[in-house]
Amino acid sequence: MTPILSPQIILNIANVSKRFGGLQALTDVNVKIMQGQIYGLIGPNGAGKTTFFNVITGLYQADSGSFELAGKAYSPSAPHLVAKAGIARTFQNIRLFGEMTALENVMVGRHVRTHQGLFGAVFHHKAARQEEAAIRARAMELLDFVGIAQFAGRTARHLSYGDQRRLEIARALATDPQLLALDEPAAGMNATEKLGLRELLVKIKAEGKTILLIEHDVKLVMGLCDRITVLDYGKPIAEGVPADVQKNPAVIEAYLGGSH
Ligand SMILES: Nc1ncnc2c1ncn2[C@@H]1O[C@H](COP(=O)(O)OP(=O)(O)OP(=O)(O)O)[C@@H](O)[C@H]1O
Repeated sequence: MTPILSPQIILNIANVSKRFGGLQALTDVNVKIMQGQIYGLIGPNGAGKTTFFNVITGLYQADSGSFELAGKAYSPSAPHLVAKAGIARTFQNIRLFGEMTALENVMVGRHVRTHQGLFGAVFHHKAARQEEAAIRARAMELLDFVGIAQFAGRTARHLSYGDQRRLEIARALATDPQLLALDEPAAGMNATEKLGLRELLVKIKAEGKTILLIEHDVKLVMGLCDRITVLDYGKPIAEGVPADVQKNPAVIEAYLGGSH
């Protein structure tokens, strides 16, 4: 008989707090994300969503809290160590290497997981060449997966906005993350691009990947996420499945109450 395995907890964040001077940006935030979920983090402007992202990915140091990725404690002390531990992220404002090609951008992401690292790649050590070919092939696969293989040789800054977002996601996927953390991926997208993004996220989930999503587009979040945490003034005010969160009076008040 095959044992029934309970799904693994990919991200387990407990009691995270962060203060900026006199401003308590996060207060005792807990987030538990299971393998294969799309998990949404929403809240009005200034609620602390980006701060939470920055804390779990090592850009800001938390004042307190515990951090576990796939069952192992990790210390979000520096972004490159967090990437190595297995969290890949994208940014609210796209951060690509604009003068590099789409393919090169993804290859850079892949180097997080290789033996030679960027140094070997840049200086073309003999030992690096074979690995380089594998990295290139994998990067091409990922460009194809996100739907922009035809633009592999185009410089990133010459891609359309929607395709730049896809490229960022491909670059993040290139690190083989345990968790893909997307900071407002639909920001600035038109309706067609949003539809395309939605399809892409469903496709990534179908591959068994786990996604943490910050998003302002509540409709997109409600339709896509398995579970959601709502922050307001840095505090979690609701957690649960979209249908319940949507009906929660505290959530309705936070969004419509005019306090923001
Ligand atoms: N580096 C910082 N220094 C001081 N205050 C900060 C810093 N970063 C964020 N804040 C403050 O912390 C609070 C939470 O900001 P944060 O950007 O995390 O919110 P958010 O939910 O991501 O908002 P938005 O939806 O507008 O992006 C805000 O009051 C913001 O002004």
